[in-house]
Formats: sequence, structure tokens, C-alpha cells
Amino acid sequence: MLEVSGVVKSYGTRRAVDGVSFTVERGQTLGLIGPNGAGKSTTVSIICGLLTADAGSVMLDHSAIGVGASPTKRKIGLVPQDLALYEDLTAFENLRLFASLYGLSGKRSQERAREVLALVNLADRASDRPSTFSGGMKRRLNIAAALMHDPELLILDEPTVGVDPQSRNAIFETLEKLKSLGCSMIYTSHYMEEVERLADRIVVIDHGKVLADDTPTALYRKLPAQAALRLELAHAPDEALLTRMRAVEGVTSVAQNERLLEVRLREADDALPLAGWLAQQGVHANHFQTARTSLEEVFLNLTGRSLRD
Ligand SMILES: Nc1ncnc2c1ncn2[C@@H]1O[C@H](COP(=O)(O)OP(=O)(O)OP(=O)(O)O)[C@@H](O)[C@H]1O
Repeated sequence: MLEVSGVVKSYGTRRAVDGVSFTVERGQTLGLIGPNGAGKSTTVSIICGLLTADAGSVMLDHSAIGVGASPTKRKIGLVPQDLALYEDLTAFENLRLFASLYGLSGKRSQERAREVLALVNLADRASDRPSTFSGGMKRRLNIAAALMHDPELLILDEPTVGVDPQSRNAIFETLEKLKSLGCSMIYTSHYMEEVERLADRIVVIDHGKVLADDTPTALYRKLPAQAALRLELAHAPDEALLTRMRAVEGVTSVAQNERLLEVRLREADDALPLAGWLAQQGVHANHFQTARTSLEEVFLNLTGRSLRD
């Protein structure tokens, strides 16, 4: 449905996007993840035709997207990072204003406004002004605005920035509903857990380049460790024991802080043979905890840096 090929964009001498390519299939949610300044917003602005690329192309349903009016652009709905609501108008009036920008008016515009307000769970707040809304409700109204013209592809640029955890959840519920209705989405974020919750496919971007493009499951598989075991031992282990433990089948690394050990395992099933080995060595744990490694580590593994400082 969407094909981004070799897109390049510089601001002066700074290359913000450096040959980015990826595709979004119909009904798919793509997570575009990278740290601040990675080039996500620039990429998204080029896809929407708000910025011109220096090189490369963006095709939506085999038609090129360029700057300026085009019927293809109408197939996209953008939820920008900055809120774009009129505080003096009610939620309903805001939506009708957005609809009029797309040439939708009269009864059809009223019906659609009611439809999208219900979709974002704001039907009971239709007559209220956004100035009385929480940050998360404003975001949901912004999502509703982007949906007024019934786009085929919804692009959300970091929609949870500045939103409290409870409202964040409400945004996710809205997006999950849209996904179940078959809406195609691009979701940018620098929070891996957010992208992981929604995305069928994740594109990792850094310094304007795509570092990985895969399904969450495939990205997990590429991590050297997929599980971890945290142990609190009865006695601090000596170096010789740690060395032998590192050689146990399935163990990828062992970090020690006095009596606490964090053992990285290739997969969760490797915990059992390790527990057997520890018992054989006469090593007793007072406490242990298993944990799955997080997809956050994909970025760390690819760049040696974490997604956020
Ligand atoms: N209008 C501009 N003029 C000059 N440089 C810019 C402009 N917009 C972005 N940049 C630079 O381009 C690079 C990519 O920025 P972009 O906003 O696309 O990244 P991002 O991944 O969306 O980051 P953020 O999450 O902070 O928005 C950054 O180095 C940024 O400073």
C-alpha cells in the first residue's frame, strides 16, 4: 500500500533522513522507532507531502505523493506531534472545521463527527471545549480530527508525548480499536514498549538510517539473550564459579553485584538446566526471578546506546 524508497532529506549540511526505505501493507501497523532527532518526524512529513525529499520516492497505492494538492494525499490522515485544536470551539465544532477543510459539510460532516467521537470514546464530550480536556483527551480529539475524511492510512507522530499513563492507555485502546477495524497505521515513538504493543512490523531508525525492519517476534529472535534470571545467592560467588557459569549451555552473560546475579539466557527454557547445574555445584539461591528481555535491547544491541538517555 505505502512504499517509501531511498528517501533522503537534508537541512543545510545536516542529513536528517539518509536513504530510508520501508513498506506498509494494507491493515498493517508499522512502528517507526528511534531516539530524539533520528529523523522520524522528517520522514513522516515527507510521507504526508508536507516536505519535499531531496531524493527517493513515496508511493501510496502506486501513486506518487508530492507536495501540493493531490487526491492520493487525501488517503492519509496525520496526527501531528503538536496539537492542532481550536480551544474556543467545542469538540464537535472542531471536527466539523477539519471536515470542511476536506470539503465535507452538512449532514455527512455531522454524522462523521458523531461517528469518530464515538470511536475515540468522546461522544459524551461533544459539546465541551478542548480547554476542559486532559492531555490524553485532546490527543484523542486530534486522532478524531485526522479520521474525519476517512483516510486509508493514519500516521501518528509520537501521540503520547506529555500524556499521563492512564490517558496513554485510553489512546492505545482507541488505536487498538482502529487496528481491529482494519485501519493501516504508522506510529512513531521513542518508547519501544508502545511500539511493541501495536506494531505488526517495527522499523528502527537512527541518524536518518534504517537499522532494522522486522516483526517484533523476529527482532526478539535476533537478540543474543531472550530471557534473564535474577538470583540472590546465599553467599557471594567467587570468580571461578562465575567463569564456569558463563560456560553453561544457554547462558549468554552473567553480571554480578555481590550476592546478586543477573544471568542472561538465550531463551527462557535455558533456566531449567541452569537451575540443575547450580544445584549440582551446591549453590543456593535465597530468591530468584525470571524476566523476559525487552525489545528496548534491540536498539542497544544495534547501536551500543540506549533509546533514551
Ligand atoms: N526544520 C529543521 N531545520 C533544521 N534541522 C532540522 C529541522 N527539523 C529537524 N531537523 C534536524 O533533523 C534531524 C532529524 O529530526 P526529526 O525531527 O526528523 O527527528 P525525530 O526522530 O522526529 O526526533 P524527535 O523525536 O525529537 O522529533 C535532527 O537532527 C533535527 O535537529
